[in-house]
Amino acid sequence: MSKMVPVPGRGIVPERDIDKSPILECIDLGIKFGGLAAVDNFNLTIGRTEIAGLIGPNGAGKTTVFNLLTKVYQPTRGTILLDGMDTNNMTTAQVNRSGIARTFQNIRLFTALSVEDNVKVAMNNQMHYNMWSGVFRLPGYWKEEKVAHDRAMELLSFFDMQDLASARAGSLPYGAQRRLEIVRALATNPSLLLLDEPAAGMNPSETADLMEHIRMIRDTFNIAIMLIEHDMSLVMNVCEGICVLNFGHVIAKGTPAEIQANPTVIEAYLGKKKEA
Ligand SMILES: Nc1ncnc2c1ncn2[C@@H]1O[C@H](COP(=O)(O)OP(=O)(O)OP(=O)(O)O)[C@@H](O)[C@H]1O
Repeated sequence: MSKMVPVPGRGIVPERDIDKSPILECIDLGIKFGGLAAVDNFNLTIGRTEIAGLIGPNGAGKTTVFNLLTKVYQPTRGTILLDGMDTNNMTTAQVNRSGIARTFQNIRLFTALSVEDNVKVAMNNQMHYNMWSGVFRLPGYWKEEKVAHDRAMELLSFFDMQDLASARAGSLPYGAQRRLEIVRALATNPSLLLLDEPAAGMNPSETADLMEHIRMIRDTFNIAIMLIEHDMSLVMNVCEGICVLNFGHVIAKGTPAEIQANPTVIEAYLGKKKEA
């Protein structure tokens, strides 16, 4: 794990990313639902190949941050810079094409489609054949199909899932469906991968395997990963920088060791001790 180093005015990033511009900068980001500030004054910088964690008690605003980054919600205030580019007027699809992919807390696969087709659907934004090539199955179509098939198999093999390519996605065991969601997100060629509770519902050996894969994804694809997770062993083991939210506010940022020793974080999770 690379040492985290401070960047003036930007927080901390891994030392190996110090000379590269950050992949993500959130500046004074906020959103209100009615009177409730679900996220307020959110500032965060993520290094180009950082594995970052976003944690906090239930209802703290973590998924709302992901929804802001992916433009499911438009922020009430603040700025999101993706690779230095302001995403202010972008749609979810545009943000995805610009480099952000995500998985969801509740799995959202096309359960009736095959495993391979789930991955290929995600590659759609990279297909170039025109409608007529598709309708009449012209050579251009078959060429792109072959490229898509090869790429899908390559991505599936990353999780050792190539033999499941023709299985119906809905028939896979739960852990495999979660892995397929990650493969599908990778198929869009992201530079920032957002994982919302990737270990939810996994058994300990699946979680350990996932930890390895999260590091492998970063090393193989050279991308940044930001994850929301309640499993603290996963967070503390794989994340380099951690941001803690409580009631929509950032209450701490730091390395796993700093976060674990931070009294404000401990209080947010365990509740304030009553005075004797
Ligand atoms: N579309 C919405 N309309 C109104 N309130 C919302 C909406 N989305 C989220 N909220 C509220 O914003 C707050 C933050 O919710 P969010 O789902 O982001 O929390 P979370 O940290 O992801 O929680 P959990 O760990 O339980 O998933 C909550 O009070 C929630 O009720």
